Amino acid sequence: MINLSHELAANVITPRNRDSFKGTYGHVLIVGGNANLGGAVIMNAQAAVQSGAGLVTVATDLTNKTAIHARLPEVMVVDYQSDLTQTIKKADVVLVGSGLGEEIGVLNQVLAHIQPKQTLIIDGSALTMMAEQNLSLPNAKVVLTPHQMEWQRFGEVTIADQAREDANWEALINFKTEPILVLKSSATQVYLKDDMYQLTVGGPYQATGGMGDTLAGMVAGFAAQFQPLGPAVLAAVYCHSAIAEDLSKAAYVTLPSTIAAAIPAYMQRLAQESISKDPVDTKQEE
Ligand SMILES: NC(=O)C1=CN([C@@H]2O[C@H](COP(=O)(O)OP(=O)(O)OC[C@H]3O[C@@H](n4cnc5c(N)ncnc54)[C@H](O)[C@@H]3O)[C@@H](O)[C@H]2O)[C@@H](O)CC1
Ligand SMILES: Nc1ncnc2c1ncn2[C@@H]1O[C@H](COP(=O)(O)OP(=O)(O)O)[C@@H](O)[C@H]1O
Ligand SMILES: [Mg+2]
Repeated sequence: MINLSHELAANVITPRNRDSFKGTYGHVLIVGGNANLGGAVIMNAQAAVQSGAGLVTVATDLTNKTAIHARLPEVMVVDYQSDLTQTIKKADVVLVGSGLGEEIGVLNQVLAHIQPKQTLIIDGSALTMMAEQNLSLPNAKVVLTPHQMEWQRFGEVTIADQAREDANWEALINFKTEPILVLKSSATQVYLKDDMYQLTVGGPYQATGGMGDTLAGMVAGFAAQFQPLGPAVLAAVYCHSAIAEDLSKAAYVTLPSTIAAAIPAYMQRLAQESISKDPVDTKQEE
């Protein structure tokens, strides 16, 4: 077990290359938000944009289009019922499931068209539908972001057993494509290759709807611009809760949109640290 540390995130978030453009920082496609749950994709997208993804497209129920554009002019919007296949082709990272409800046809399109070189983050309703329909993971670089109930449904590990690292590894071995697992709770764990990483920042001020949608958007934004994928996911998980912990010094609850708004300043602090630090120091624990 390894603690998710500030150093680990600072090693991922380095200053940007002057000679770069939006294409350098990846194209995120967010697929979710049925007619009642459009807020979920707004929170995904706000987090992905504020994390620095080069381009962000939302494929959603079209009733959400005006609200998304009003909140996030940086984001492109397409109809998930008609424009999904060609939009998936243009993406580096696809995030599916937040607020998707029971739109199984949309989920099936994503699973059928995702390519092995693409990163696929599977969240929320997508995990619940995959469990109900017994769907397999596609051949892609997969990141799963379940909360405890979603992991009980999809990984078939009871919430009580999820405290046991070996029970979660046993469930992960059944998946052929070696997904990264972000198992969210008040003590979030990340399973990556042969290691389990434990989150030690964050707290109950985060217990509000949309907090996971924001995390999923951050994971997508970080995965789009920082390679390799594993450390990018770890850095996103750490920063999401570290920002919340910072905000909680002056706030009883830390709203998802407030966390998202604080991402660029937090990332800039980490990027500045990564230049001022001696390379030997960055390897030491906090
Ligand atoms: N504004 C929005 O549009 C929002 C949309 N949301 C979307 O709504 C869909 C349904 O998600 P829900 O998670 O609400 O519903 P679920 O039915 O998937 O999960 C909630 C159930 O899990 C149980 N549970 C046990 N341990 C838990 C844990 N550690 N964290 C959370 N729940 C735990 C709860 O008691 C509850 O019975 C998802 O697609 C999600 O992305 C939510 O994010 C809320 C906000
Ligand atoms: N008591 C808590 N302490 C720390 N983190 C918490 C706590 N409660 C919730 N969280 C975090 O909030 C997020 C909730 O995710 P999720 O349930 O998927 O939210 P939603 O689907 O509403 O967006 C996770 O990242 C989880 O770790
Ligand atoms: Mg969720």
